[in-house]
Amino acid sequence: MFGTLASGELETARLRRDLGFSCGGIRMEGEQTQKLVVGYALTPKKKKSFLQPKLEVLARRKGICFVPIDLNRPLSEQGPFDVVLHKLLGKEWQDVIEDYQQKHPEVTVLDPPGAIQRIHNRQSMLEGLADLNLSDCSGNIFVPKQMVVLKDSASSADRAVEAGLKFPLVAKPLWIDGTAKSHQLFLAYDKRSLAELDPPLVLQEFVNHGGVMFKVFVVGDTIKVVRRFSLPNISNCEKAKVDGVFQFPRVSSAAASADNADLDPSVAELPPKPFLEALAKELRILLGLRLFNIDMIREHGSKNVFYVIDINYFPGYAKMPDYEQVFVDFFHDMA
Ligand SMILES: Nc1ncnc2c1ncn2[C@@H]1O[C@H](COP(=O)(O)OP(=O)(O)OP(=O)(O)O)[C@@H](O)[C@H]1O
Ligand SMILES: O=P(O)(O)O[C@H]1[C@H](O)[C@H](O)[C@H](OP(=O)(O)O)[C@@H](OP(=O)(O)O)[C@@H]1O
Ligand SMILES: [Mg+2]
Ligand SMILES: [Mg+2]
Repeated sequence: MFGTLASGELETARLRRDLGFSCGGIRMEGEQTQKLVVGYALTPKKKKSFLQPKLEVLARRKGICFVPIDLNRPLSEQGPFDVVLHKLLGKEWQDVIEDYQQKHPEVTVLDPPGAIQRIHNRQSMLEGLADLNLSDCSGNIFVPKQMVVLKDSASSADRAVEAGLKFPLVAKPLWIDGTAKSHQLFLAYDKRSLAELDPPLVLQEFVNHGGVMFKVFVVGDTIKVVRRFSLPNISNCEKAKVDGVFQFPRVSSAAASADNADLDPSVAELPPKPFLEALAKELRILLGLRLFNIDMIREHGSKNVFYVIDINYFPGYAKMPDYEQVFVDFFHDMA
């Protein structure tokens, strides 16, 4: 199927390849025989941010090809694929990928739709984390106390107090659906202000953490940590004085990198690597996912008390150092 081309035909082959005749077409000099075909179903924005040229070129050298899935054709009529990489929303796609998974057990679906669904709900996302067996590690992992409000925010105020939640609380949409709305977060300083919020919500205790958070990117067995700016501590004085509910922006987005900031070491010190590796391993098993990141904060004033506040499926990996090589190695190990 493949031929090693004389230099004269190289331009033609390169054009064929650039026009998408790759993956089963001509092998370019320096490229290995095709080893793995990765079909992908991503939004245009995600495809642009994740499937950058450097990743495709490095992958192709290892015989790994990325092939776009045509959403207007039956998935089973496409391929054959070794891996299907996907991040699309909506019940229709979920049905397609679940049906495909049943009919093609030989194909690695990254990641199983049921596992993704679990972390698209901010309650089930964090269930089981506090029970993880990390005893022999140099850190302790917790989840902030939280409560789900499905309807009638007004009565939730009494329930929150009865549940022992301490204000201020971070109010987060219960469902994550990829829209900006699922990232609209609020700080509620007093119980009366909860009536202004729109359920379904999760109310999560705010944990002081010095204004820096850690994003732990997980790609299979590989982890990489970055620091991001976060919400500042809330003093007792502020708690006593401030009332109401306040929406806040996406304070820890990629633009909020704190990796090169001059920070208090007790706040900025990364969680111990063995601890993170053990946590990532336990979470891979608990969640059944291979592509996710973990948002962690260190309890202010502690050395190794950490809280997991959020877990994201197939996050913005292009912000992870050396992501191209990490993914080439990840896929190469599957071949
Ligand atoms: N319980 C908490 N205590 C202190 N700060 C918090 C807490 N929950 C969230 N935050 C702050 O709000 C930010 C966003 O929270 P979270 O990550 O849960 O929202 P998100 O919409 O899922 O964000 P993304 O998916 O973009 O990471 C966190 O990075 C942190 O700065
Ligand atoms: O800074 P990160 O990589 O965490 O930003 C992610 C974010 O955590 C969520 O995973 C977003 O996905 P949704 O939760 O589905 O909105 C990612 O958006 P995406 O368009 O890249 O999938 C952010 O990159
Ligand atoms: Mg987050
Ligand atoms: Mg999130």
